[in-house]
Amino acid sequence: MKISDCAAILQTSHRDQRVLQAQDVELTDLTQNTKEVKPGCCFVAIKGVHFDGHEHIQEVVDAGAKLVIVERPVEFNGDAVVVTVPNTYKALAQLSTRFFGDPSRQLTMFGVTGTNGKTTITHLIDQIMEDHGVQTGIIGTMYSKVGTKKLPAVNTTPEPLTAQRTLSEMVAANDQACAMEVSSIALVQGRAWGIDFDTVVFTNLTEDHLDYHKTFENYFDAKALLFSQLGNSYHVGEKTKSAVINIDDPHGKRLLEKTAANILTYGAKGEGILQAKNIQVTNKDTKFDLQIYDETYPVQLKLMGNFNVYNALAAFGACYEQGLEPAEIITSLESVKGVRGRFQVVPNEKDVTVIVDYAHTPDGLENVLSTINAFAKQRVFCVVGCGGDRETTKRPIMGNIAVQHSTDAVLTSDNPRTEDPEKILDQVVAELKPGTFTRMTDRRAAINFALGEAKAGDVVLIAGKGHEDYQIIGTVKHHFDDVEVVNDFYKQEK
Ligand SMILES: CC(=O)N[C@H]1[C@@H](OP(=O)(O)OP(=O)(O)OC[C@H]2O[C@@H](n3ccc(=O)[nH]c3=O)[C@H](O)[C@@H]2O)O[C@H](CO)[C@@H](O)[C@@H]1O[C@H](C)C(=O)N[C@@H](C)C(=O)N[C@H](CCC(=O)O)C(=O)O
Ligand SMILES: Nc1ncnc2c1ncn2[C@@H]1O[C@H](COP(=O)(O)OP(=O)(O)OP(=O)(O)O)[C@@H](O)[C@H]1O
Ligand SMILES: N[C@H](CCC[C@H](N)C(=O)O)C(=O)O
Ligand SMILES: [Mg+2]
Repeated sequence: MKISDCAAILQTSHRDQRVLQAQDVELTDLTQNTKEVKPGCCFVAIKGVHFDGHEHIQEVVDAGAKLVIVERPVEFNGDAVVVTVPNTYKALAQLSTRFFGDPSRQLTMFGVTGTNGKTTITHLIDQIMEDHGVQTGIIGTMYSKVGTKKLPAVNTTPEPLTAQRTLSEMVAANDQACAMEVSSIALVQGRAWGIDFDTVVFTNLTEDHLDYHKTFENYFDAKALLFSQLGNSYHVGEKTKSAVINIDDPHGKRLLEKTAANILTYGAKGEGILQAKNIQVTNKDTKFDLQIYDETYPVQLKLMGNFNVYNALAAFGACYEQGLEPAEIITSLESVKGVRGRFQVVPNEKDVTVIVDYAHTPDGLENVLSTINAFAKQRVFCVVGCGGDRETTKRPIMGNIAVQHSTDAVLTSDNPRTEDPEKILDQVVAELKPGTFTRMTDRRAAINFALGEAKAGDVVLIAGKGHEDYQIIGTVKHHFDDVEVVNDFYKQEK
């Protein structure tokens, strides 16, 4: 890609004399990170919360950047070409998309949004597509899967450059499809700009991230962007676009009018083109009848919980929209054993049902506990906390849910980050009566306490951190893995 190509993409060539007069060199790379500038590259200045690329232009020009994209005037000495745009984040998305050869257009792109279920659904889609012979990549909370390699993830949805680079690596690794989690924060920031989704999925909308979005309406508007930005499917020769929407969620209903694409609605309350009926949740499996238009199929999932019926419907709907046969999709769904850190049962010799789960929102926690209560015959321990530097309103709500839906709530720390763990816990227990819960700030001690108290036949839910293998205290990431802590406890007991 040359300087003139970039200018054309950003539509500045016809008015920017500096671009017209510059030597039109081939750019070696594209980056928004001052630490990754290579001689001959294009640098895009992004203003973040902690760092502003505009304040480091001299540094990047000295390091050899030949084209610099900014959104406000900058001064420096050197011969780099400067292009000013209204929004450098958008420019980054536009340039990355072209720089990496528009990879999303070469993949069947699934985008999944909603408060809960995204990671689960992307993994279900991956399994179904792979079983169908379609090699599929994943972008999401736990990692990016490219070919057979798993790469670490910083965000659930990466910024545009990483997203496009990862998608291009998928194309190079012969992936034919990609299942991508698209968070609300990413949608607001424009991290998904430049990605041409084919089928998008809405799971649900409940309380989370209100620290970021401020109001629930803003949070809904953010999720709605995935649907309103989905291209329509009216053009000859183009793939059909579709939206798979949970109609049981009132916000799903509101989304119906936000998209120009085809819609497949799903639900378990009597509405939807795709429906689950006669749901039976046990402590081993989940059975239901899946109805699509006027055909009905029996389904037996190894995944537990009513909420996983919704996740299965969402994944079914997405793959159905891509032309897969119902019976084939169901065979794959039935084979899925589970997703790491999502209702993950940790085996032990004490006959205690220990479950590690990523429920970190009020709705997630309530769903997991009601699934447990449907089969639990004795005490249910719930070890849970709330993350620091994240929304505070959910804290007392989660404290209440833990106490109301378990027999023994053990309230502890999640990732305190830069907040004081005691202050977070003060908020979690703010509305609780003394004596109705145990408070133990140290997460390992809290887990050990619950496991020590639990007798054969009891259930211990350890919620909030799921697959995470770290605990962030201050700005330091310490190794911490709920499953490992459980295994350590039982090893020491022997
Ligand atoms: C609030 C927020 O969205 N923050 C994101 C933002 O960070 P930031 O604004 O602090 O960035 P910054 O450090 O100021 O850097 C700004 C720019 O300068 C560049 N830079 C930075 C340092 C340097 O030395 N040189 C340099 O050039 C950076 O590459 C960046 O382009 O940009 C970063 C890079 O893209 C993100 O990793 C970061 O996510 C942080 C880690 C985060 O915690 N985000 C959460 C709120 C989030 O996005 N969560 C959602 C939802 C999760 C879910 O529900 O699953 C997600 O999608 O992950
Ligand atoms: N459809 C659902 N409805 C409500 N709760 C769910 C649903 N699916 C999963 N959960 C609960 O939410 C937790 C997180 O699930 P999952 O990781 O699939 O969601 P996510 O949307 O990817 O979350 P994140 O926003 O953190 O990436 C699970 O461990 C489970 O407790
Ligand atoms: N994607 C979510 C995950 C929260 C997980 C929980 N363990 C926490 O740290 O609060 C976030 O970053 O807000
Ligand atoms: Mg996720």
